[in-house]
Amino acid sequence: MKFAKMHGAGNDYVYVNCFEEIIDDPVAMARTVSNRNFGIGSDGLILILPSGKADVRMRMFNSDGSESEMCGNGIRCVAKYAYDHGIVDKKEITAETGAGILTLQLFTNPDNRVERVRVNMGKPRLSRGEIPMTGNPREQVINQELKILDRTFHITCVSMGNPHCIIFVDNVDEFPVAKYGPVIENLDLFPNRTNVEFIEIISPTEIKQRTWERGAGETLACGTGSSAVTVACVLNGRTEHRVLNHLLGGDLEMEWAQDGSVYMTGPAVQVFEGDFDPR
Ligand SMILES: N[C@@H](CCC[C@H](N)C(=O)O)C(=O)O
Repeated sequence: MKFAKMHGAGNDYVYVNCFEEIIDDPVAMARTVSNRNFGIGSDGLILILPSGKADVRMRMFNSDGSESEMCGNGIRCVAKYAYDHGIVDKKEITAETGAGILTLQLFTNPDNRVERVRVNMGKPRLSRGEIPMTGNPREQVINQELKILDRTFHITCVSMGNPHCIIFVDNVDEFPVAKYGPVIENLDLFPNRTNVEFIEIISPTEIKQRTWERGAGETLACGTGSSAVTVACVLNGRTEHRVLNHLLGGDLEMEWAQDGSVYMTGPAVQVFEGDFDPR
């Protein structure tokens, strides 16, 4: 199986061009390739597929094999792969995802390789029913108390096609993400589990994020998470609509725009290509 190893702000995946390759069991393949000791090593597996509705289609699998509706850092790398490998030959493309069809704008370097991508991540979904969360399906969860283990947090929950639970903390560098992240991920409150974002506000235009990802653990960045966080920051009166988000693996430029959509701009990097033959 030919693959490319790519990352967006350090959120790394194995990408397979399914215009050419066939993967019979992507769940098992995601677990195998993601293993950092016995596989290629990644946060998961992303398939780049033909689409009847858009220029390309993305399917993404976390390192535990679970499939997610959407991956923000992944979709930027899908766009880079598609342009750099000649699947598309234009700089504004569409991509079909589990969260709908998204539009992406590609920015190239002097060698005509994609370096940065701006993605219209779509409109946030705020009701419990859409996230999904248990309770009244029409209610929104903004700054609601959540008691777990030895702490009381205030959570805001947003879906960007996939679920996110956002918590503001004073010092994100020192926050024990691995202690609280998995407990929140697996609460009965979230029937499909959830991603968990821990956020420190630096100023009305700058924030810092660490992420506990559903199905993958702590990662260096999360694009859908960053989009959900941008919305949560505004809803809680913490920032303006446009913020620079510093994640462990790099920065993302975020905007919750007047048209109701969230826009994310960030890097897309190919690290290497290879052949995988698990014998
Ligand atoms: N890292 C991704 C999100 C990947 C999927 C997530 N773990 C989930 O299960 O929803 C991003 O950049 O958005």
